[in-house]
Amino acid sequence: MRDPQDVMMSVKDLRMRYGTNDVLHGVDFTAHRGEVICLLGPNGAGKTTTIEILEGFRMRSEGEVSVLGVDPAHADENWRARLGVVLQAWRDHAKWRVRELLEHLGGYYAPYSTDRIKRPWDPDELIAAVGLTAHADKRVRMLSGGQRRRLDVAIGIVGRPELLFLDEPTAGLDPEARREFHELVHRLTDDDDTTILLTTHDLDEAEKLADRILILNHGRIVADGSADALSRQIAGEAEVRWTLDGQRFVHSTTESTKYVHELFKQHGDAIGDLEVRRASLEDTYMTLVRQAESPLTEVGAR
Ligand SMILES: Nc1ncnc2c1ncn2[C@@H]1O[C@H](COP(=O)(O)OP(=O)(O)OP(=O)(O)O)[C@@H](O)[C@H]1O
Repeated sequence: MRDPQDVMMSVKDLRMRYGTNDVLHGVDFTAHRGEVICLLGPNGAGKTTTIEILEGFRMRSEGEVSVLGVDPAHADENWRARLGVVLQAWRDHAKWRVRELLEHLGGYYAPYSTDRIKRPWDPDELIAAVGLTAHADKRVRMLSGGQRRRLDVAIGIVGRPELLFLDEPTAGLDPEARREFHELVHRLTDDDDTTILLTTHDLDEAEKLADRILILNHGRIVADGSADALSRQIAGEAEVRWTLDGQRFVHSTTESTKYVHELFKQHGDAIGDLEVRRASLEDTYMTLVRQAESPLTEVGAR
């Protein structure tokens, strides 16, 4: 079961500078076991840089980072075996066949199997989980872009990671593959309590998957909360729409439940087509990113 005390990752005042270019300006966040966190932000905001530092692929300039209780800058193989990584684009392993490759890579994880976590994932089960059964004997270079992306995900989870990093995992996937991927994410968190940090530009996906959303803009976290909490923070008002005697009505209110209750008390069954609309994550995202663009406002910025 998820234990909110179980901190899987903690980042304090993380800063990154490339040459003279500061790209992370003091990023703070914590992730707990079994949480799915979506890292959103415009191109160049610093998402990949942040993830690469957490994965131990990039040295930070300043700040404290702990991933599975270890500083990634000084981590060992045992630590790495507990992580799963899906980068933006793998272009290797072209000559391997899908099942062979997963069997081969899975072999590296076998020594890290524990009583609680049996490593690696059975290749055929894994291939089925990512929807590649029909392509299991194909060479990697023969896969389509979307099939290759599914394989990337399989490679990322073959060692049954406790913590999984996914950088734009659904880029290039068709709607069906995308939905299957979402089911896989739910399966990983429900069955294995996997903690997941993923980046995406698909706000609908973030809303579906994330327990928590972090919005990074110009190297700063400008929002941290559930999709619901963020939309409440930004747009306190909801829009109530209904029809009465063939006429359409719209009313904006901060107390939609109370308002709807009053409507029914007054008009009962005569109310039709009732709809309550909160700000979408897209509205929230655009508002937060634009607010952070303006030097005069600091809403949500830390
Ligand atoms: N190796 C590097 N050397 C110098 N600058 C870099 C390097 N990698 C990234 N940057 C710069 O750091 C900033 C953040 O880049 P990063 O790739 O982390 O953004 P991102 O949020 O992942 O963007 P995207 O959504 O486009 O993938 C950008 O201004 C980028 O040009």
